Amino acid sequence: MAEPKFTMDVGNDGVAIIKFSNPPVNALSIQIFAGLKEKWNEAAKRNDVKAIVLTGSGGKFSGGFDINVFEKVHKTNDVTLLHDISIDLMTNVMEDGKKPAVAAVEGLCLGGGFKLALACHAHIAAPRTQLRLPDLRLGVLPGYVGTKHPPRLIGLSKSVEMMMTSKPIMSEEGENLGIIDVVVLSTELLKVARQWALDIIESRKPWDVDMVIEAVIENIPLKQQIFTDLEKVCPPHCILASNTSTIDLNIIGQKTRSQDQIIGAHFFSPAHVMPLLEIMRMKKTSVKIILDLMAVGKTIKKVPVIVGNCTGFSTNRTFFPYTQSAHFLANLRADVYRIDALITSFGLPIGPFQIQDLAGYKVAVVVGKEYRSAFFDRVFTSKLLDLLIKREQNGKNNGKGYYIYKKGEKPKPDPTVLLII
Ligand SMILES: C[C@H](O)CC(=O)SCCNC(=O)CCNC(=O)[C@H](O)C(C)(C)COP(=O)(O)OP(=O)(O)OC[C@H]1O[C@@H](n2cnc3c(N)ncnc32)[C@H](O)[C@@H]1OP(=O)(O)O
Repeated sequence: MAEPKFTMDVGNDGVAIIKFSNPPVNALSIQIFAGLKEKWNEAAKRNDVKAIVLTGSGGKFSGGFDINVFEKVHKTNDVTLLHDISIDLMTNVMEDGKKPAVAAVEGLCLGGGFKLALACHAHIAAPRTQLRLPDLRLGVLPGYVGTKHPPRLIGLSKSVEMMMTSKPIMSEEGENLGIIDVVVLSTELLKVARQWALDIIESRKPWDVDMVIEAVIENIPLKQQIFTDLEKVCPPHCILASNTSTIDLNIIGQKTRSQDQIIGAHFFSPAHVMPLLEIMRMKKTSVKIILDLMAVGKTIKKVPVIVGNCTGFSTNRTFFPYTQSAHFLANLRADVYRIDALITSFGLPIGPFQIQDLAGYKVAVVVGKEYRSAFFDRVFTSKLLDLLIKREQNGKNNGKGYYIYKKGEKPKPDPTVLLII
C-alpha cells in the first residue's frame, strides 16, 4: 500500500477541503485517523477557516477500517492495535467541533468510512455510492457513531437492518431515507458540498442539531441555575430551549451570556399527542437557533409556530384570561360543572375546570403567581384553588379535583366542591 496522504486547501470563501488518500480504497489506518485529527484541529484553530468539507481521493471515499489490522488483532490478540484515536476523532474532534463539516462521498463509503461521513453535519453523495455497515460480517459491532447516527437519520428498523445484514444501500436510497442530504453528479460533488457548508454558516441550512430542553416546574431560580449550568457544558451552536409555558425567557436567561442560544420550545400536554409546538424567540435569539428548532419541530412532525417573548407567550396569554373568566364566574357563585358543560357544548373538548384537574393545581398556582407579578393590575385572584389544595385535592393526579377520578370510570363531579364555592 502507498503512504497515506492528507491535504487541506482553504478557499477565499473560508471553506477548507480536507482530502485523504490511502490507495487502493482509502482504508482507515491509524495514520489516517491521526492525520485527519491533525488537519481538523488545524482547521478548528485557523481564523480563515469557517467550515470544512471532508472527502477521499481517487473516486472513493473509504473502504472502511483497515481490515489488515483486524487480521493482526485476531492473530496476536493485541487489542492495543485498535487505537482509540478513531473514537476521539469522530466524537470529540469532529462532532463537538465548532465549525460545520460536510462529507462529500463517492464510490465506497463503508464501515468506518461511513461513520466518518456521519460524524460530519451534512452528507453529499455522488450517484451509486455504496453505503454500508459490514462490521458484523467481520465479527465486530458497528462502532464509533455507527449505532448513534443511523437510527436518528433513518429510523431504528432500517438502521438495524443495515447493521444486522451488512447489506449495502446506494446513495439514491440513502437520499430517500434521509441519511444523504443530496445526490449530485460526481463532477459537482465538491462544488455542492462547499456551497452546502457556506449555507450552514449563513443559516440557510441547519446543522445536525444539538439541543437541550429544560422541562422542570415553573420555578425561576431553578430554571436560571439550569441554564447557567447548561451554558458551561453545551457547545455554542446548541439550542438551549425551555419548555416553559409562561415565564419570560429574558428572566430565565438573565444569568447567562448565551442569550443568543436561548429559545422557548413549548410542547402542549399531552406532548406525544398535541401537534402544536410554540417556539418563543427573544430579541437576542439567533436566526440559526430559530431555524434549527423549526427543523427539529418539523422532523418530529409537530406544527412549529414562532411567537414573540412575554409572560405567557401567545397561547397562555389567550388561555389565561379564559381560565380567569371561569374563576371569576365561579366566585360569583356560578356552578363550575355548568360552566364546563356549556364550554363542551360550545365545541371545546373539555371545560376550564376539568383542564385544571388534568394539569394539576400546583402548575396553576405557580403560573398564576407569574401572571400576578407581570400583569398585577389586571389579574383576578381566586381563593378556590388554595381551598381545594387545603382539602388535599390536586386534580386528576391524586384522583380528587373538581371531579372524582376512578380507574376505568368517567370523571364524576364532586358535589362537595360546590359547598366551598
Ligand atoms: C470499527 C469500524 O467501523 C470497522 C469497519 O470499518 S468494518 C468495514 C471494513 N471494511 C470492509 O469490510 C470492506 C472490505 N472490502 C471490500 O468489501 C471490497 O474490497 C471492496 C468493496 C472495498 C472493494 O472491492 P473490489 O473493488 O472488488 O476490490 P478488492 O480486490 O476486493 O480490493 C482492492 C484492494 O483493496 C484492499 N482492501 C479493500 N478493502 C480494504 C480495507 N477495508 N482495508 C484494507 N484493504 C482493503 C483489498 O485487500 C485489495 O487489495 P489488493 O489489491 O492488495 O489485493
